[in-house]
Amino acid sequence: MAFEIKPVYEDPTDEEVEEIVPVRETVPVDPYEPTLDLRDYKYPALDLLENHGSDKIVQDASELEKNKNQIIDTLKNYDISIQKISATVGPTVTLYEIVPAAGVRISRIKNLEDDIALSLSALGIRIIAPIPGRGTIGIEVPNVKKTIVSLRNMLASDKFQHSQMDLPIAIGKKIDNENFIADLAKMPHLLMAGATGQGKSVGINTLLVSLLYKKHPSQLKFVLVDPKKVELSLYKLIEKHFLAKLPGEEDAIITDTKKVVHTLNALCIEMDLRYDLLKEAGTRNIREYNAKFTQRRLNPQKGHRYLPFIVLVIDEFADLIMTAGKEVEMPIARLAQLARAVGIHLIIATQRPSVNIITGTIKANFPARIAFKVSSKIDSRTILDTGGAEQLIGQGDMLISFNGEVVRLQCAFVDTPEVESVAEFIGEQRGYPDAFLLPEYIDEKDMEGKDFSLADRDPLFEEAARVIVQNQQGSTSLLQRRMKLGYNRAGRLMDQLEAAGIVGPNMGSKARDVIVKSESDLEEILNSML
Ligand SMILES: Nc1ncnc2c1ncn2[C@@H]1O[C@H](COP(=O)(O)OP(=O)(O)OP(=O)(O)O)[C@@H](O)[C@H]1O
Repeated sequence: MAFEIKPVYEDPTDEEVEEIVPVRETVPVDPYEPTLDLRDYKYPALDLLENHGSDKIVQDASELEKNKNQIIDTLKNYDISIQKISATVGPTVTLYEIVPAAGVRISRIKNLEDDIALSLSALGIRIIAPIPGRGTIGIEVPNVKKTIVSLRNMLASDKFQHSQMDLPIAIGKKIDNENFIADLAKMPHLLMAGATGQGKSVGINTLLVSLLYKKHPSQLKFVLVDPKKVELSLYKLIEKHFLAKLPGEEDAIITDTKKVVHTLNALCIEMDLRYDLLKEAGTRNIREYNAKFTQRRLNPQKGHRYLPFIVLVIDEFADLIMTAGKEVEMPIARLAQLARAVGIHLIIATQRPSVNIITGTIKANFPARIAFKVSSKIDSRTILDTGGAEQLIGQGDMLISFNGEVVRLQCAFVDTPEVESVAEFIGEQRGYPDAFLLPEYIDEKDMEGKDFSLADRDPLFEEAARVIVQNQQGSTSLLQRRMKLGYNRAGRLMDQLEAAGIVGPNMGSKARDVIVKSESDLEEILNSML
């Protein structure tokens, strides 16, 4: 019997190589830094923004005294005596907080709310009975002299500057002058409504500019929908830094309804792709995923990539839903329900907050809502589930319903020329070669009847065939991942591959058999199809 003599050293077997790889991975490597894509990028400086006078609140002692007395007298007429009344002067309104005398029940005041409001109507007030968590009554009275809350000052605040939030938005100031800064990523989507001219467009700019001050172009992309074709056009300047668009599109800012439907579906595809990536990486959300990616624990060769946040902004939702109905409602609802974990967030605004626009489906999926002044109590209820927004005084005075609380805020103000300077400052810097490209979406209707005719094959047919044969794996999700396709298109490609005899029939949850075994066989088949 011949003995095999092993050499002292031999090349490692494949299994051994597998084992060696983790050892190599422990050698320290620099973490991946997404901002190095545009390493010279400079964040906009605060001096691009205006101070708009001062953020100092104007207090008029005689006005305070007069209002206090009028409130006390009015309540006396309803036999309500007061133990204490104090005033907090906010930028737009002053809150008079009343502690009723012992024995006066809040419910009584609540019942008289409308009458009291009517008696004080000259003051244009809003009554809060009781102030949540305090057991006191609040009466808000507009200030004769209002103070503008400049976005610049809010962005300069420590709270914003040192914020660790993923997507910090400086929305405005509360009555006690505290800055209200929230994390859009936690909201996780925002619905905004208000009659025309009450501050919605300024509000949208406030949110967008806040994010531009905090985020690097590699970390955030906006999808902007502006059917009115005016409000968001300024942001065109930052297309190659911060905007996302459909492949092959000229304009990054979407104004056409059909394109909106495509874009929403493309975002759904991006969401599904991101879910696949998260699953493969064994992570639960974008934060964990990006952390793992930056630690270089995810292989870009396998389709892994750093995921920027995507914020979809729709300025004027009404016309869209009226013309496209379910075609826009459904993808929006789907995104609102699912997209949070993968870093896609929505901001939707409308001038017409009626129930046929803000449908039950939309509302149920947007827990955070902002109302600027609206024209009726019904509109206020449609947005906030409570009245009050009809009593606001305009010019950025707003109510935000968030985390189960309704808070009155004065929206931070940023004027169009300021937005322009910020956009110019960013736009003049080196950007990416193109906008961030969303996955391609092909309308099923456009493809109808073409499915099985080889002459009308999908343009990606050959590429899909090669992916399947190279991997010897007849799986639709492989096509989705490798080719950045949506489920529907990948499924249709798979049917076409079946019709061409490249893969076997659908086997439910199992991958299809791959009939063509080698790339050379495949090339022959493809050539014969020409
Ligand atoms: N936060 C704010 N602080 C001070 N003034 C404001 C604020 N927001 C809006 N205004 C004033 O109100 C005007 C109208 O605001 P804006 O253009 O945002 O309204 P809008 O609701 O978007 O109107 P439309 O729906 O017609 O576009 C602004 O030009 C500005 O003078």
